[in-house]
Amino acid sequence: MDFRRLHPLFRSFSRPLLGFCRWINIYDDEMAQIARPDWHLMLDGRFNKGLAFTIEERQRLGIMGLMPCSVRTIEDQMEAARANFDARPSDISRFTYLSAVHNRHQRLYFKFVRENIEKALPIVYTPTVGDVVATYGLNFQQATSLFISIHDKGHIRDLMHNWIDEGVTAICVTDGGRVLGLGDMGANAMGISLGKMILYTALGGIPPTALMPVCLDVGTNNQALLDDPLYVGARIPRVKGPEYEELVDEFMDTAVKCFGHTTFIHFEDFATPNALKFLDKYQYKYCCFNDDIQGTGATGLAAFINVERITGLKLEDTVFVFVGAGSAALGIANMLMIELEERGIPPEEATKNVYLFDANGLVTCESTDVPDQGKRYIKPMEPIKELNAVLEKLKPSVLVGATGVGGIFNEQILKTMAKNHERPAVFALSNPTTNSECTAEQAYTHTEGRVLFGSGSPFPPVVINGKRFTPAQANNCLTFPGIALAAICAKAKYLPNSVFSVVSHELAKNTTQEQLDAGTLFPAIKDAHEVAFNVGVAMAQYLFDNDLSNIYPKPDNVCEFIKASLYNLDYRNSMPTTWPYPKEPPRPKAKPLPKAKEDEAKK
Ligand SMILES: O=C([O-])CC(=O)C(=O)O
Ligand SMILES: [Mg+2]
Repeated sequence: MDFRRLHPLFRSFSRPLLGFCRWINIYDDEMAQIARPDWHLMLDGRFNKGLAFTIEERQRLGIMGLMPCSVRTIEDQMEAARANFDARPSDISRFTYLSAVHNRHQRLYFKFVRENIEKALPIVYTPTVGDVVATYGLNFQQATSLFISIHDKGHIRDLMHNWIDEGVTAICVTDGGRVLGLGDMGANAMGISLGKMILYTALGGIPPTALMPVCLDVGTNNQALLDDPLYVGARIPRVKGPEYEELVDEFMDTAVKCFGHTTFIHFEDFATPNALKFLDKYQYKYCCFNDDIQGTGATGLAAFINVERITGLKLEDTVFVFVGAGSAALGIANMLMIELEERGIPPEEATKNVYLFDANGLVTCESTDVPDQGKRYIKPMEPIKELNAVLEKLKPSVLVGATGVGGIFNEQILKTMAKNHERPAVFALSNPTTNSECTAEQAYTHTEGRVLFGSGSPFPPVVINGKRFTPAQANNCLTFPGIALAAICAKAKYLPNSVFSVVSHELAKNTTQEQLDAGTLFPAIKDAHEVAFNVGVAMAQYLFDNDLSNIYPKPDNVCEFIKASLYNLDYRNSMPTTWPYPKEPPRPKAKPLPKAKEDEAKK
């Protein structure tokens, strides 16, 4: 029962009632809560302020004495959090510390992550989130997310009704089919849904109460997880075919029935065939988005636009080799096609310089298992199995790695890129760090510092011959928070691909000339919140201008409109009201009647 909703009249009787119950010996814990209905606010991370509750608030809430008498400002609390974070001996323990803060004290958590984003991002997101996913069962403490298992088929609505916040406007859903470069992670994938939604608030400024991370637990084919006694998911082989697809259909249908047809539904880390299939099926039916295809696609195109700004070589004249033919490679290649089409290049011309290289070698007419979305890049040429031989033959100036295979861009590959071009561009997009195709250090070292480099996971700056290089993090975290912000604020109807072109151009524009001159392809992570806001405004403007929004009339000033919706990281002056009606103002006293009239009235 939610005691916040009790009528205040009832609450005012609660203390004498409690005394009476004690006297007749029927006092219990539940009654204690009735007597102090606001006490639980201290236990609810959405409202708790810890030592920042003022003395007046403590008195009002009946929590005086339940904490030491000091009153801290949020800055004092940030200081304490920083000291605690720095004192932890490992990344995973820093993650565990921050999760505890998240559970008990959300506003402080988000302020900490936002204001310390350079050191917090690698903890709440890639690469540490990879370890979090791998050890999810071992470290499980509390679920702040919704698990829907295959056994819940037909009853998803009941589960959604159990969700604590009613105003959900965005959902991040995974089925754990392919998490980062780690493969099938089953129900452990909840770690990635949560990590993405943390960035919705920390970077996108979207209120956390509007967010629902979801894991569709349909079993796993990961034998190590099935054998792990601490695994928390369904111990069955991954369900495929109609049963699986019906579950996803039911999930989509129920989500919009429970939370409204403009609910933004973000697909994350589904295995490539499923990711492609569901995007195709739902893109124009729901307000949905696939981060691995469209978020990574928009990020990749922004990188290419900046490579073009640096080298002067037009994208239409650039040779691209994509290594890996999964969601990321196909998503980026697709965004490149959209860009070239917008520049008036006919489709046959646009695909001419774009090559795919998968686990079986260069994708040619002899290749099998090429997904439909990759078929247009098939080349009528002799198959080549060796990546270096492909680079020698085709001489690409842009090499994109989205394979999940750590170290595949070895010294020879990087040296070939450097031999063929003055400023080769190399992207090692796979996550976490151990799955990265090469490290930043390897990329700069083997190209004499000439490479334009981007990586999915962060790498520290590299110094070669006294020159310092700052590698850019080419991760979809530079796009999805802004995309979500725009879709939610503008109540998008659906998201056609043209939306993501706008996102790419805005992201590219947010990279300064100074950064480009230093060979850095993206804005710095410390500015990621500002970037998310700018991306959100540009995309929302596009949605409003192209009849893709459900908001009428369109706001006069989109920037101010979005600003007004952002989550405030500072404490409010007073506690949220525990009863939905404001306190009535004191009633004015009745004016005394003039004497004569009073006498009249008596008569
Ligand atoms: O989560 C990340 O860091 C980027 C991403 O979507 C993936 O690698 O699947
Ligand atoms: Mg992903």
